[in-house]
Formats: sequence, C-alpha cells, structure tokens
Amino acid sequence: MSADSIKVLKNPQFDKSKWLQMPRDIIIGHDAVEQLPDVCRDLHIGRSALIISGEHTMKAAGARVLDLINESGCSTEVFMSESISLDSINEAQEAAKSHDFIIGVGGGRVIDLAKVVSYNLDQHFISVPTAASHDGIASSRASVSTEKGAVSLDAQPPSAIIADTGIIAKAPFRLMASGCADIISNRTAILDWELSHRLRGEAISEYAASLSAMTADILVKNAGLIKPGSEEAAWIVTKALVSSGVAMSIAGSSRPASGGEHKFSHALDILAPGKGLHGEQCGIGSIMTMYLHGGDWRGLRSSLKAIGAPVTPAKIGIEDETAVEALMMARKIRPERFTILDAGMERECAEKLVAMLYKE
Ligand SMILES: NC(=O)C1=CN([C@@H]2O[C@H](COP(=O)(O)OP(=O)(O)OC[C@H]3O[C@@H](n4cnc5c(N)ncnc54)[C@H](OP(=O)(O)O)[C@@H]3O)[C@@H](O)[C@H]2O)C=CC1
Ligand SMILES: O=C(CO)COP(=O)(O)O
Ligand SMILES: [Zn+2]
Repeated sequence: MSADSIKVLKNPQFDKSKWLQMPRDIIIGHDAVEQLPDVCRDLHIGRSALIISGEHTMKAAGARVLDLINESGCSTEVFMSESISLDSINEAQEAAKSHDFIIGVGGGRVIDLAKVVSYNLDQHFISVPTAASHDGIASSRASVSTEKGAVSLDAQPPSAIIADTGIIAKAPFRLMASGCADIISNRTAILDWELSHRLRGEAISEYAASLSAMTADILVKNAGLIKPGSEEAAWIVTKALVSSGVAMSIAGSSRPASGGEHKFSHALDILAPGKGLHGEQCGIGSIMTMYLHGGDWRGLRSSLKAIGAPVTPAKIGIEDETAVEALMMARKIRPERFTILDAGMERECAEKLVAMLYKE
C-alpha cells in the first residue's frame, strides 16, 4: 500500500491535493535574493506582488525584496502578519485578490500563511525564508492554529524558493538550531508512521519515509559544521529543510516529518504559547517518543545537544508540569493521526518521561 502522491489516477479529476507539486526554481546561496526579479521573469507570474512578512523579517529581508520588486517595475503591497489563524488567512486573502502573485518573506508562520492564501486563490507564490527554522519552506502543507489546536492543511508548494544564506546566517542562531531539531525529529515521526502502518494499516510511502530519514541522518553527520553565523551551516540546514519538505509533498501529508513529537509541540503551543520555538519543542518531544519506541533516545538527545538545541522543558522556560500535561493532551490533537502517544499512556509514565530528560 502506498501513500505516494505519484499516482496513476483511475479517474483523473481536478483535485490538486492528489497531485505531486514541486517548486520549479530553487536557489540557495549567497546573495540569492538579488536573483528575485529574474526568477519572477522566468516564472511569467505577472506584474503585481503581495509581499507577506513579519515585524523582524521585514527588516531582515522584506525591505530588500520590496526594493527589488519595485525596481523591476512590478507594483507591490506589503501585508504584515502577526499570526497564522483563520482570521489572518481571510485578511491576507482579501489583500492578495488584487495582485498576481505572492511572496512570503519570513519564518514558518509567514511562509505557511503565504502558502495557504496562494492555494486558496490559485496564485503562484515565492518562498523567501529568512531563517532555517522549519521544514515548511518547500512543503505543500501548512499548519494553522485553531481553537482546537493545530490543523494541517493542503496548501500550495512554492513556485520558487529563494534562500539567501547571507540573510539566514545572520538570523539568531536559536532559529537554526530549532530547524535542525525539526529535522532530527523526523526519526520518531517515521517510527510513528510505521507503527500506524503495522497496527492500523495506514498507507505509507517508502520513498517519503526514506527521504525523510536520510535527511535527518545527513544533518546529524554534519552536526560539527552547524555553527552560529556560518553561511556553510545555513546552506547545509536549508538544503535539509527543503529535502524534508519534498518528503511531505511526496507523501501528500506531513506524516514523514510529524508524529507524536509534533502533537506534543502543538499541545505546548496551546498550554504555553510563545515559549518554545516549533522545532525546539519537537526535538524535546522526539527524545521522549524515541524512548517509548525503544530506540536510542540518548543518541538523539546527544545530536540535539551537539547542535545547540534545548533538550529539557526548563531550557525553553516551560514548567515540567506543563510538559506532562502536553504529553497527556497530545492524543486529543489531530486524533486521526495515530502515534505512540495515542497508545494509552498513563500520567505516571508521562511524569517519568519528563524527568528522564534531565538524567545524565
Ligand atoms: N507547513 C509545514 O510543513 C511546516 C510548518 N511549520 C510551522 O512553522 C512555524 C514555525 O516556524 P518558525 O520559523 O520557528 O516560527 P516563526 O515564523 O514564528 O518565527 C519565529 C521568530 O523568528 C523571527 N525571525 C525569522 N527570521 C528572522 C531573522 N532573519 N532575523 C530576526 N528574526 C527572525 C520571526 O520574526 P517575525 O516576527 O518577523 O515573524 C519570529 O519572531 C509554526 O507555525 C509551524 O507550525 C513548521 C514546520 C513545517
Ligand atoms: O511541522 C511540520 C513538519 O515538520 C508539519 O507538521 P504538522 O502537520 O504537525 O504541522
Ligand atoms: Zn515541524
């Protein structure tokens, strides 16, 4: 049984979520952003752009993107995003209606917003990541917060990715370490997927699972090169994030990169909003779910530590009690996605798991 998006459709019909869509142009490197006007011309995507960005990311890269697009003779409007929610999607969508295409300049939140809007309006979008903090840079998925927690939506993969390693290397290092943790957590996401395949017959894509695992392995192998301010590190991590996003596109779901550790992170977003970064929380969750799978949780923890990612709730300002609560809440998040955290964990076990994180 396969979950690959590469399918021979028996009854072909217009359902984009069943297609395997990929970016056409991917540029990763020093001063890559300067090639934005050429990329727009190459894609023939129109003369009017909505730039979606955030407070910090506008300063880091959005202002330069705005200048470049204006200089190329296109008209522009900027939409400043503070969150990704159903309300902000509607607002951004209204703004995008009077433009030909969208450029998302920012972290995971901004890029997810641009992705959903472009999917809903069937417009092209260009992904300009300002940090190597998440693997949504290239994926065809988007995470949106609702009152009931995070939901994973079908979305538009970018038509082009322009990842300027100069910009990404200057972002706070905490963001890059978080992106590494998001990738390393693929290891437990795959174990959860395999478990669900064996236990519940859920379709699995061997291509997607292998690509996702290989991406995590290559990153860990290169851990020694991941250093603050290094453009080489920005290059290595961004490539891994793109690769992991492609795995999600192949699967047609976020399964290869999101299991119980992501449910734990989504629960923390509800219980302790604004404390940890997405990847940081997933990394900590991954240590605990690796233990539950009987895998090498110490090795996974060492890899996270080597990169500079946090390995305890305390390191990201979260109480241990809250982490226990998040483990217990995880099964209520996206209940259709079966993971090791949905196998009936008792509170006492959750308490032991959190305590284990602090053990040498
Ligand atoms: N769709 C998918 O497949 C995936 C989606 N995600 C989603 O991505 C989000 C997490 O992404 P993440 O990037 O960690 O979070 P955010 O997008 O919230 O970014 C975190 C912070 O970093 C700031 N920032 C980003 N780049 C720079 C920079 N160059 N200089 C200074 N500050 C900067 C942002 O500024 P500003 O205030 O300007 O935004 C923001 O304050 C979550 O919502 C998660 O669900 C994660 C993985 C996969
Ligand atoms: O963060 C992701 C992969 O790293 C996407 O996963 P979710 O579908 O859980 O939001
Ligand atoms: Zn993630």
